[in-house]
Amino acid sequence: MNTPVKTERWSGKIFTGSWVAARGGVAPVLEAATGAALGEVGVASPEDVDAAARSAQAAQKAWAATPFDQRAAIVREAARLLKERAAEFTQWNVRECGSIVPKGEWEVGITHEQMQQAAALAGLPNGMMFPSSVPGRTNLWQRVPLGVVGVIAPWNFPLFLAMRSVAPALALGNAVLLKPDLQSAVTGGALIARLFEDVGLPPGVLQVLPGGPATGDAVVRHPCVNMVSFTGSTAVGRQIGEFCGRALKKVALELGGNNAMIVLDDADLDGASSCAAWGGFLHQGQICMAAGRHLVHRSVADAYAAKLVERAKKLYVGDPHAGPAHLGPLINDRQTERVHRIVTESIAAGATLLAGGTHEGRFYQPTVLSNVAVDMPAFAEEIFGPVAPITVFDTDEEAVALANSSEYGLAAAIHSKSTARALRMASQLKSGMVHINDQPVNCEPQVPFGGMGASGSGGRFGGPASIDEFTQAQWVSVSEKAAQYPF
Ligand SMILES: NC(=O)C1=CN([C@@H]2O[C@H](COP(=O)(O)OP(=O)(O)OC[C@H]3O[C@@H](n4cnc5c(N)ncnc54)[C@H](O)[C@@H]3O)[C@@H](O)[C@H]2O)C=CC1
Ligand SMILES: O=Cc1ccc(S(=O)(=O)O)cc1
Repeated sequence: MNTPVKTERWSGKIFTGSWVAARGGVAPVLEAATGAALGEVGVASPEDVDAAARSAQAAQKAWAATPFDQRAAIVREAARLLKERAAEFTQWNVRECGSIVPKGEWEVGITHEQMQQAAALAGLPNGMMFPSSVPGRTNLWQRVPLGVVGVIAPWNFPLFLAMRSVAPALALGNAVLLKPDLQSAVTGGALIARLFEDVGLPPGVLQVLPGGPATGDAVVRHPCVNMVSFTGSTAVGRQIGEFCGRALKKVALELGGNNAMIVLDDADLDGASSCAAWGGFLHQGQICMAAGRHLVHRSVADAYAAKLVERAKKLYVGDPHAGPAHLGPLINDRQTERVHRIVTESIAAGATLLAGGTHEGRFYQPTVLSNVAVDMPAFAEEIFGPVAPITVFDTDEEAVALANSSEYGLAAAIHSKSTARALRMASQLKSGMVHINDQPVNCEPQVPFGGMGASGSGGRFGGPASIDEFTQAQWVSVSEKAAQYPF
């Protein structure tokens, strides 16, 4: 793939059950590392969204009535095809999103696993029976589909973060409008549409509508869209949440994080520094669960910093399409400028630069900062770059207070040789996910995933939680004969 792709069926199109020209025109597909044009996708206009939402609403009725095993079989077959096409997905993930090859391969693997589990949801018990105080009456309480689910996905893990909503929503009988980010519209959009097209999903049940904020906004506001599942920034999530609150529309928001990696005085520092490098620098730190604040006991802070610096300096940053690299490019120039601003402002405010702090274009060196205080941007802001800011503490209580001082509450890690001490601390953290003797970037699709505070709206993805997210409850009572009332 060295010349722009024009021959693919998705080229310059959107997917509405077939590939059609978009009224919003086309957008280039750009290589994150070089800026080279790789192809083009269609941009869905608000009129396209309107037509898609209406046809999705119509298609959903027959899809919900399709026997559960047939719905599950389609999702399972799409998962099988994903595995067959793993190399193609990974290649696009590398070029379009700046992922290193192992990250792209890992994303295919976890998405495959997640799709298998989503397919299985369709066959789980879908309700309960409750006793009735009325003689001769039976109370059924059942989960039914929502209708049309709008999925708005980001560019950092575009395949997985789209599919963790798309697959369970489809398996449970909903239609889906997927709006990928334009920076990942092939990996997280066109290739997903093609998977489901090729396994025979009925037309209209999944539609893929690439675009920017205007397209996303049209999906959120459309009256035929019954639920919005959004993964992205807290700023945009708040806007979507506000609208959905007013419109009384179900919404799932998975937002940012500024995740604490806490290292206690009795930690294994070799293990902790390995976790820190992985959790801080993987995918250039562009992960909401990334270790964004390293809170380290004063007595081990110098040793921890030295070990982390040693690891950081061994990492190779380069174009992952050109050859093996540990870190690829940041997604765009705006994000690069933002990361560098946070680093330089923090140094100007008194932080010590121990490694990195420089970049060539979008290639940012893994960076370690010590003496980071709570009022510096490197502590206070979600960086979304390969930066490890270290802040010291003296007591467990202080560590908990520092960790909880962020409005976010997505993920955290605690390193200690005492499981009891770490568990005690975990229960005091305002964090949706806590990993003891590991790092915060963890995801197992069978375990409900999600954040507290400004990291989300409280819903969870994965395992049985996906049933709660992508269905709604209905009470049906059945009486043996017509009830008689006083009038
Ligand atoms: N939770 C996560 O996985 C992610 C979090 N982020 C955070 O967001 C920051 C900025 O990244 P962006 O790509 O600008 O995130 P973003 O929140 O602007 O974009 C995420 C998705 O929302 C769509 N979108 C943007 N504005 C919208 C609107 N008004 N209505 C509906 N949809 C809209 C985008 O097109 C994209 O598909 C990052 O620095 C990071 O802090 C970014 C990507 C993923
Ligand atoms: O496991 C994959 C995964 C899950 C979530 C995120 S993010 O925190 O939303 O960035 C990334 C990858």
